[in-house]
Amino acid sequence: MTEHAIDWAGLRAAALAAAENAYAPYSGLSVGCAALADDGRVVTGCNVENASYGLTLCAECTMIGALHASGGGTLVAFACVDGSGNTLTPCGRCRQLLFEAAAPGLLVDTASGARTIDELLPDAFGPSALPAR
Ligand SMILES: O=c1ccn([C@H]2C[C@H](O)[C@@H](CO)O2)c(=O)[nH]1
Ligand SMILES: [Zn+2]
Repeated sequence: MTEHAIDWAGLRAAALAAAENAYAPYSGLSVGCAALADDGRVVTGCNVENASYGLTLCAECTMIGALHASGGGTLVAFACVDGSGNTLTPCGRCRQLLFEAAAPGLLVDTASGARTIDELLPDAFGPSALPAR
């Protein structure tokens, strides 16, 4: 799929709608994200905080759960926004989560344009580093 075929405005809108469902009483930062899967469906996530702060789930984490719960697949394009619609780029842990679910060349929306997952997480640790079993 070529970049011009990706409906970035639609992905950002889906991410913003997901941010409405964020549970972020501790940080006050609502986050929503959305990704286009290789079969054309759009999966979304929102951050879910916890009174035990370190247990917080980033929006990307719940989105990856939704990807698998709705049938799996790989991700072609990804966008993340705060509750005001400002573009956010994923934290380090979420880059790793996205890497494992990425279709080749996964595009990630950033404030400076779309970047590939390989640009955002160069020399990534991944499944190929594990011993054969
Ligand atoms: O990539 C990120 C980075 C942060 N957050 C959330 C976690 C926490 O609830 C809030 C503040 O860090 O933002 C995400 O959802 N995704
Ligand atoms: Zn994160």
